[in-house]
Amino acid sequence: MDIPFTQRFCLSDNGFLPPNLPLARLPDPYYAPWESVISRLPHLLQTNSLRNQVGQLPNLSVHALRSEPEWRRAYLILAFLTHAYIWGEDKVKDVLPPCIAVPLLAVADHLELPPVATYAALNLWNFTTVSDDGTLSDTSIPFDDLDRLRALHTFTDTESESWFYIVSVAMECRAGKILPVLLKALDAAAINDTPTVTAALRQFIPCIQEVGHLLNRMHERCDPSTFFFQIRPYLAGSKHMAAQGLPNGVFYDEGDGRGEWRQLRGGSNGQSSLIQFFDIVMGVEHTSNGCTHVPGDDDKAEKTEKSEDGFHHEVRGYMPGPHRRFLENVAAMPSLRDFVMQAQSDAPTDELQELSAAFEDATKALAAFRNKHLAIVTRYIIIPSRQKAAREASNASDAKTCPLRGLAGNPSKKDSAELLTGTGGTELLPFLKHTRDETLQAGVLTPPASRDE
Ligand code: HEM
Repeated sequence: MDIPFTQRFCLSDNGFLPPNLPLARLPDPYYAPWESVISRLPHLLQTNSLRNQVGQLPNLSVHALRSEPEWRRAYLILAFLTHAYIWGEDKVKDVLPPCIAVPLLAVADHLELPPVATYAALNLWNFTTVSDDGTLSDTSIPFDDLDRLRALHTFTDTESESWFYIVSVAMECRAGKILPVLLKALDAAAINDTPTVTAALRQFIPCIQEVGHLLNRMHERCDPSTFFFQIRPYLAGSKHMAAQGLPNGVFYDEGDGRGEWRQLRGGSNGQSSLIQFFDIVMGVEHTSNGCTHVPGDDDKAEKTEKSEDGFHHEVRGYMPGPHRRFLENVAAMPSLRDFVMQAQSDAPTDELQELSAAFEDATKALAAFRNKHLAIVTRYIIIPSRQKAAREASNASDAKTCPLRGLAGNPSKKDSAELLTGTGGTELLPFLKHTRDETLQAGVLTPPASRDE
């Protein structure tokens, strides 16, 4: 696999991150009004004046965006403003005004992304580096030096939020080094070069362990309560959000009577191309659609659907176009699992045994990464959501003495179960356990015994 192959899909030495630091400001003064609002975003949100400021924005067009980094920065700004506008004050807003909707639709179209805050806006293109003396944008600092990364923008101006975004940046960068190794392994598999495939799998294991170590560092500076109660509400999308006041999604008002209702997932690390790349190379198949089910309707909860309808397939639509096409290209090649299974049918040799052992260990390492992620989700979502449900239940029982509050106050079983969904509306723990088990399943190399035997 040659270097231009990865460049064609906008990959860099940093993997799915850009080769250089994302722009911290749009250079053309024409965009000063956008820069002015985004630079004050947390303050405007704290003072409930963001919608008022957006109301004063001129209708700017995208004609003055010149380079890809500029398009990305424009997307980041408008995606942040969109979520701030929708969720930023007590009452949710279901109409996005033309001054945001029109340019956002144009930049999203250019980048082949949906017009919402995706992982690309929040993480991939939203960071800078800080040197020891406090200088920003120090280009000598590698993007996996977590202690010297900062998010360019947050909703809350909290360290927790910045850390939440940049942990992913460091992980993407650290794993970027293994991308060419795995691509070479796919090439090697095509010409039956078993030692190269085995060596690549052996290299993959410490890499995914290091990435898991970075993921575990989430606990250092991202506080679970701050994440759950302050940050996460801003990341919510407009899909499955009827209970939160968006029964039809959000209307993107394009002015002059034009516009469209849209229902889109919120921003999620699940939109990272990296883990999907590992799955594709390893031949891990995901079948779960992770959909929210109506509590009590357990048949639907158990039901899994074909991967084309599933979560992993759907979120590819939330990745930048070139990254999505990269995954599609890699998925069109036989996976390393296909190669290992094929090799199983040959006479066993030491070389083949080493290959199988390396493959099994690699899938176990990927499953171990998913276990770490499960622990994170439990700490950052499941536990705080249960605390919230318990608090609401106790408020509701207090309210029984008050006939008026009692009418609306009792959180139903449905309400508390819905708290345990992802930002994109996925039913969390069963879904994440399923993805972990599917990873382990890929490492089971014995063909299923025939029924006749
Ligand atoms: C506080 C930190 C984190 C929380 C609370 C969290 C939460 C979640 C949630 C709720 C989902 C379900 C899908 C959805 O609703 O969109 C999910 C999926 C996922 N997350 Fe995270 N996440 C965190 C950090 C990360 C990081 C840093 C990564 C690495 C890039 C990551 C990778 C994934 C992946 C790949 C999925 C898809 C499921 C899978 O393939 O196993 N997450 N996460």
